[in-house]
Amino acid sequence: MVAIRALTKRYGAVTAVDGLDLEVRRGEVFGLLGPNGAGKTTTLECLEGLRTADSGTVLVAGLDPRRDERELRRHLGVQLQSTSLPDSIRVGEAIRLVSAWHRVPYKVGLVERFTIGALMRREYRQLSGGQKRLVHLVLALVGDPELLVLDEPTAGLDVQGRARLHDEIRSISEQGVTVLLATHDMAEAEQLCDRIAIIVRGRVVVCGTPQEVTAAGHSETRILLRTANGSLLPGSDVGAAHFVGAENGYLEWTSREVAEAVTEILARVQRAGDVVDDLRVARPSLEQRFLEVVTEAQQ
Ligand SMILES: Nc1ncnc2c1ncn2[C@@H]1O[C@H](COP(=O)(O)OP(=O)(O)OP(=O)(O)O)[C@@H](O)[C@H]1O
Repeated sequence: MVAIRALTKRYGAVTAVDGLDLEVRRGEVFGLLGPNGAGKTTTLECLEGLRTADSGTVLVAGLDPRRDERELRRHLGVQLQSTSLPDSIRVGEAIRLVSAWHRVPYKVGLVERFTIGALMRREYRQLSGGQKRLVHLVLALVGDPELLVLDEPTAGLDVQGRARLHDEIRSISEQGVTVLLATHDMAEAEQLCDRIAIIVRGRVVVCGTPQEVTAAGHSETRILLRTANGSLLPGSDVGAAHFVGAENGYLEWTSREVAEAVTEILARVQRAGDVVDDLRVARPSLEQRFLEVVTEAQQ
């Protein structure tokens, strides 16, 4: 759906995107992660046709966003920034306007599906942050896009608003729409994305499923155990589990072979005639891996 090769974009002396390669497959939810100023928005703007690359190629559904702008309109749905709509425009007017721009009829079904009927006569400025995001999503879907591009879709939303938007994005994806989103929210990337790319200084430094990216890190899984009788003496490695320490009644190990390590620990507990009181397995998080990757790439 998206093929970007050696994309470079400069703003004066600043190289925002520096030879970036990226491929987004049809039907997937793809997440762009990266620190502030890494070049995520610039990359999205190049594929939306809003910016011209200095070099490299960008293809969206086989089209060049600058050359084939009109044709691309039929394939692409872009979520507006909050400053893109005039304050006094009514939600219904905005939907009509965007429908006319796409040359498609006003879609009552879309309004019903997102249950925003009550907002139709409200002015944009009267909407809450969550309502604005929802309206932006509806506007991005008006043209029935094959590719939906979202830049930080849930930034600043409360837990409920974020969960609602996640559900909507999942259901959009289930209907076959490819979703490309930029986010700073690691949990969002883990929960929503089939694949992610971490961008640092205008380049993709890591790409894969969230599980692959996390598993490739240096961190090991933590295993914490509390038993009824405290039968396992502190200080011992158990099979594939490396003993770390004891705290608040818990023994802690780290391991890369989690299933093997836990099985061995539980077998020891049983042999000692003890009973498991609590067992916690904390896998390395995407956030930990993200920090590792960004720190390494910035050195
Ligand atoms: N219009 C512009 N004029 C000049 N420099 C810009 C412009 N837009 C972005 N930049 C610079 O380009 C670099 C990349 O910015 P970009 O907005 O693409 O990053 P980002 O990854 O989206 O960042 P954030 O996570 O903070 O939104 C930054 O150094 C930024 O200051």
